[in-house]
Amino acid sequence: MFAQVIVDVAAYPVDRPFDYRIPEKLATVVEPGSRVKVPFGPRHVLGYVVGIVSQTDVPPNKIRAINEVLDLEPVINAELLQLSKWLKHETICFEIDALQLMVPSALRAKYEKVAHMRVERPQLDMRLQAIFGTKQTVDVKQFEKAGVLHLLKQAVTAGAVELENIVKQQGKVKTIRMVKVVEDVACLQQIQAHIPAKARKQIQLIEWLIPYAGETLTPAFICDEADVGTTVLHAVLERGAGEFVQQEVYRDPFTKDVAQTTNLQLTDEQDLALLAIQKKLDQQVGHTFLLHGVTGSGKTEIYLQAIEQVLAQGKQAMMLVPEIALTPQMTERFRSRFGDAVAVMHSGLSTGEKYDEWRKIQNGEVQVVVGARSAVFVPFTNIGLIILDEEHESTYKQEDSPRYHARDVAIWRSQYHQCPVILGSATPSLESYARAQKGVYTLLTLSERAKKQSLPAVHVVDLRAELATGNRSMFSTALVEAMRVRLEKNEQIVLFLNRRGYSSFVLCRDCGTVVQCKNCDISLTYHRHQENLKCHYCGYEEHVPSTCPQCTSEHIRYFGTGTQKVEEELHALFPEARVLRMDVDTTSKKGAHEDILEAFGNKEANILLGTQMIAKGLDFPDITLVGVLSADTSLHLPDYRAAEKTYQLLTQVSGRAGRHDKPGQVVIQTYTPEHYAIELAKAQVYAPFYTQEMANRRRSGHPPYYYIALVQISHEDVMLAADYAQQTMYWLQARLPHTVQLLGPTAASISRLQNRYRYQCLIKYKIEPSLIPTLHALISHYRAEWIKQGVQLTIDLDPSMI
Ligand SMILES: Nc1ncnc2c1ncn2[C@@H]1O[C@H](COP(=O)(O)OP(=O)(O)OP(=O)(O)O)[C@@H](O)[C@H]1O
Ligand SMILES: [Zn+2]
Ligand SMILES: [Zn+2]
Repeated sequence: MFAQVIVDVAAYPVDRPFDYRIPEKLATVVEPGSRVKVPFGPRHVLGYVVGIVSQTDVPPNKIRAINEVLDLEPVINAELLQLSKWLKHETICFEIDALQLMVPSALRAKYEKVAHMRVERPQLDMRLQAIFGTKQTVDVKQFEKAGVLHLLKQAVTAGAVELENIVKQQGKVKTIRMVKVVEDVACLQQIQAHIPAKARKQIQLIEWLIPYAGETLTPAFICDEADVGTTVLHAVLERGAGEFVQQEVYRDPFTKDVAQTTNLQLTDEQDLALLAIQKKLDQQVGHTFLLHGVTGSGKTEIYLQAIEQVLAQGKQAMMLVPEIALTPQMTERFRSRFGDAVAVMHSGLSTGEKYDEWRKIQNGEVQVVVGARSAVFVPFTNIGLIILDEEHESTYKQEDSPRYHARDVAIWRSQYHQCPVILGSATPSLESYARAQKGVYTLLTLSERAKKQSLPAVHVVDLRAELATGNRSMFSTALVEAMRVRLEKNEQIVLFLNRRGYSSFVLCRDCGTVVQCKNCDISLTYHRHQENLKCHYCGYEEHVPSTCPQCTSEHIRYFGTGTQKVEEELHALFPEARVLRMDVDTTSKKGAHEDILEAFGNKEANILLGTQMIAKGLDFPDITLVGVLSADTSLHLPDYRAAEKTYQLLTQVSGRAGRHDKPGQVVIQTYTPEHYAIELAKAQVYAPFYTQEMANRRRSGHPPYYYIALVQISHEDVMLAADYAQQTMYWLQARLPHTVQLLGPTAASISRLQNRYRYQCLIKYKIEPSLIPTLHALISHYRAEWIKQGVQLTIDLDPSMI
């Protein structure tokens, strides 16, 4: 028998299965989905078995055998093997990269280079001898640390030392030492009879152990409860009353206990939505719902009650949330309802914790997973429901290969398992809402907040007018006044600094104008070095104007502020206010998010100042004011989704105010109050925004009317990068039908990254079955030459940022 193995080497020439002979003794162990160690060229690498066949084209004298199987049970099941094939095809990635998504990082290969001594010790250089010590084999890192790599290399050339790559089996299972008491009570009694009377404590311990015959207990428990010391325990075990055993345990990612909660009485709207979902749960069909509920409408309660039914059917449920900022509050709500049936999966966990959560899922010990994007791949085998909360969030799209969208994967799995998917949001993505309009998804609507509270009152402050009155600070008079009132009443304030991505633009502070591309409907990006403005869609560029093209003001300049600067100004304004800052700087430490939110929840601060991280998910009763320092930043991103993202952000962050009993207020500061995204976020209505934005997309030929694919070429040499991008463009032009539009090549929005120049071509198309095959063909046509020339290519179908 032969195993088809995808090896752990991400490169085009090896992106296919290789055949290996399965040695006799492993015949029953190797299965599709097993990890194996195989020889590959001169090395050993890890690989995944993707198939077992009885014949191979590899000649008998060439075929090599599997060295080792790393798992007794396959780590990737049949469904996930099929899913990785689909990902490879749809997202155009290496199969190995797709397979790696299916296992926790602890099970991915780690390689270690070791040096073997091949001669008698005295024949080696003294310094090498010192490092080998008494050992024959030593990690190469030791030589590196000692600064003698050059000596090691000489020894290797001379044949005195041999180097080897070792595949490290990671995924350490945590064990603890336990005591297993013998099963036979008579045996215990016999031991007791033989203990000398003066060893009173030992007799006492045996007495205590008798009711526990056959059980496994922790040493601490025994010593505490039986009131004996460890020496007594050891003595009794020596006499044969039991033995020490190692028992596997899970690392516990939960630091707090949570109180149990029960179902809330649903509102009529919640009830209707839940009924529709329950109907599909009963029918057991793959079906997608879009749950559009205003902020604070109680979407989570619907998720919880739907999951309850899934569990009652004996099935499993997946709850995806966009990022870790959301997870602590969210997991708590889930654990308070489903207790130990819940596993969590997010980037805040250690490798070991992630591995343990994954094993609980693999072993069928939990039925609910709450997790970020990658949790969409958990190895549940009987899925009853998949939920994507905040479905519009761009973090659901992975930016590196495999460039998948969790929504697509969720829907694929729902088809496989014939179960419903719920996409939930207060501000659905245009794509999803359009699908719901067409009837591809079923739309469920919650138009009111759960406790019938009104949505907060929103005030828009025109920063141009503010400037005209001589106020040059980041805080408008209205915002300062609103904050003063909250601080007096000891209510809480959320201040949101809208900073997204790396982009910057040039804005006129008098009239709010941001220079746009003449060809595309997007803002031009400011490049400090050349002092010019560029369009990353079509390549148009111009010099930074010295006066505003609209109003001829000279107050036209680069725009952007950091949270730190805001904090300083805040202290100057309100020296007595306690401020918590939440941004990338203050949250880099593990658990920092959680700590900041907890402190704010405990009212240890009056003001929470932060970036995108604080826009969603917060549910605190005392937040009555939300201030948006500048709505413009995201509005002028060089991105066709800029207006949509701004609308979503403003609506989400506004939704943090007044969720409970106290009414909320929102102050949005902007240089462009007349922009529809801001006006409609102020009005807090979705449908008009959708209509207007769809009209714009149709006019400018952007998604969801067209699909977009992005082909990026990079090289250290700027001319070569441009040349190859041009070549790629010609090649595609010659093969794709005329209905497909090709734009570019242009410099990418980050035109140079890690010393590589990046050029891109944009492909716009309707439905084009030939596109993916053509892109695959492009790769096979050029790959040999590209590898030789050091060209790198990435393809992103449906890029979230261009
Ligand atoms: N039927 C109900 N009766 C009473 N309170 C409810 C009900 N449903 C939800 N709530 C409460 O209303 C508040 C808002 O609910 P939830 O956080 O689920 O809203 P959401 O729709 O997810 O909001 P967002 O999109 O803004 O995060 C919560 O405090 C929740 O406990
Ligand atoms: Zn102007
Ligand atoms: Zn343009």
